[in-house]
Amino acid sequence: MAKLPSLARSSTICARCAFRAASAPQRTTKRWIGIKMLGKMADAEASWVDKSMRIRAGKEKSMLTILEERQLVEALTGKRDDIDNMLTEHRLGAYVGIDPTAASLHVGHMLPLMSLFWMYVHGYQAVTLLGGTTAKIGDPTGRDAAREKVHRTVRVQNMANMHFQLKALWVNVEAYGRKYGYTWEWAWKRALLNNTTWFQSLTWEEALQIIGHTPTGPMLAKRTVKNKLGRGESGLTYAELSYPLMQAWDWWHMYNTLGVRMQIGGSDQYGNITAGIQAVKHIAVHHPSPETPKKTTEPPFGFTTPLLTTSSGAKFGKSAGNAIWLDSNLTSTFDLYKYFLGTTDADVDINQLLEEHTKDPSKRVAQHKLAAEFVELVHGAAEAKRTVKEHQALFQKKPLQIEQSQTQITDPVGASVLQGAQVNLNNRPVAHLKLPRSFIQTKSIGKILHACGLAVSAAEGHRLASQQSVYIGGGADRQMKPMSDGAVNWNIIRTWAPEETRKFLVHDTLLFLRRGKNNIRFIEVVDDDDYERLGLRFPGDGKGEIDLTVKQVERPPSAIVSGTEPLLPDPKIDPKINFRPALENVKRELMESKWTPSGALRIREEREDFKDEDLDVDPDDRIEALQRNLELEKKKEKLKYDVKHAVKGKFTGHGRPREPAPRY
Ligand SMILES: N[C@@H](Cc1ccc(O)cc1)C(=O)O
Repeated sequence: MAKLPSLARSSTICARCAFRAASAPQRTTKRWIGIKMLGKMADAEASWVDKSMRIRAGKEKSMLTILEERQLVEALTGKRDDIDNMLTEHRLGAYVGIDPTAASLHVGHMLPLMSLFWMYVHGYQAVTLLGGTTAKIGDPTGRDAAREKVHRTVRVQNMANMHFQLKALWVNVEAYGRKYGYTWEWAWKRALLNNTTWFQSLTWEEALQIIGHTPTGPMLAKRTVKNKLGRGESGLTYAELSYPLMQAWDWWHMYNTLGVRMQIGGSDQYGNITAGIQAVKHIAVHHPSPETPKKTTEPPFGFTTPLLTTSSGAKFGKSAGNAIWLDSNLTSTFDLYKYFLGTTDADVDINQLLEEHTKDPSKRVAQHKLAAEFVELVHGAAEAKRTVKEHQALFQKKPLQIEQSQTQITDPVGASVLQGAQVNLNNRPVAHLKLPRSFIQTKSIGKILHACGLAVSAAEGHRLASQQSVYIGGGADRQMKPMSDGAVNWNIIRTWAPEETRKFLVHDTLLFLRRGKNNIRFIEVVDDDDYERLGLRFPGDGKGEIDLTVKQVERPPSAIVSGTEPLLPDPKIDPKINFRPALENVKRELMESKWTPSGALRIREEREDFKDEDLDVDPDDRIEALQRNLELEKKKEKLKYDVKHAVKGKFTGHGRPREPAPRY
């Protein structure tokens, strides 16, 4: 029976967490599988067999048919019927990878993501993968010009932005699914991973050993590669040539540890996906991993989704310069709604809805529905309701009656949050703001928390720090150093001196702070003169009351638009930029870089990815659950022992076994 997950904190480890935890290879971490778990696994297996029988009997649509009906499938990597069968027979894992090369996802990303979401609500295991490492190289597919170098501070922000966007999407997908009767079942699993977790400890030697033997023929045959080869200086770089292999490594890693057999990508990803299939098959045969128990030996496969175009057929997207962003600071929810209203009738494919729609096409019922649903998925139900009303007020002359929802947070520093509203991934206040350098460098952490709107006063800020309930973006392993541009990491803030806060500045200009799960701030540190010149204010600046309804920063800094900053600031161009710390940062990073000859994948770091705040369980609950598993395991062992001895009649007259009983 399908059961809704309880919203209250459950004391059992949830399936999603188990999925995440299981993604760490099991070399150092032994996971206990209790009887209860085995029972659940058997139930899940049985319900899948049931489902596949219903599909075969024509009582239910197959997954591939559902995706095809929604026009999400463009090119399959194999024969349609084979893929249809594999999807019907197995509750397999699928993934969509996204490189955080811009500050926000755009509607183009939604096609592969929607395919994945549909699979998830039909019981498959779904992974969204953020390419923290692959983004540093940049996928050359379809690009004639080399990618511009992106400044590290931009990269780290892009990654953090997308991380939270994907988190929000997942939360909304669950709510949306529930609305339509897809009730969560134990075997549905989802994860948000970052490929930095496995790339950061991978040595070149190991990579070449494992993946370097993959034949290069198909990769060299790719159109972009052919176009660029032999173009001398402006030709293909070695890193670009290796990109498909990096993508393939991701797949191999997840195939091996999670049973991810399927990859879904945008229309330009066909070459990378087929290169991945070839590599995974090759590695599986020639270099089976002895350390990690293989999750699957079945062949990998995938498909691409169609290219999203404007109604006139022009390409949509970042490179085309007309992207529709999912970040409401870049494309307002109203514009997002309007974009979907523009869909042609032919593009709307929901049968029942179309019936209603055709009664009076001028009302564009189907389009309104599509637009509202899309906004709901991206920004949550409350925001969708508000946008629909806004639209009605403007175009249907209905009076605007927006109930100011309890949780709607509109001010830039989140003051309403402080007045008791619960911040969630959909309503969190604008995360980007600026603060003056001298303030960050010399003031206490309590004051900084107040200044960025995470605390009502400096005193509250101090209290939060002393309770250790606020976080700062920092190094992995709780190191007091800036957050890397590869993965989102948080350290606990303590009541420390201002010098300590400074240690977390990315490139001396960027600070990440977080209160609760989702209330985050990306603080750009600007020179005092510039701050003055921009006429900016912040709470606690000693200049009196501030009008909090004036947004401080409208959009994430330069991230999307330019991306042309050099890797190091040029002191000649901007003498104000403090060059030394930047250089020192780079030097330190090089010295501390993780290229250790460690050999195999480093497990501990991978487990870091599943941080407590990402899990839906309290750490204490987790420990409790693990202990319970341990108990169950012990009971199971005892049971086995008793059964064995009972069957073999090895009990002596006094009911005492001859062999010493194991100690429990
Ligand atoms: N190359 C993909 C992103 C990606 C990255 C890593 C992967 O494993 C998969 C996909 C793109 O540019 O769209």
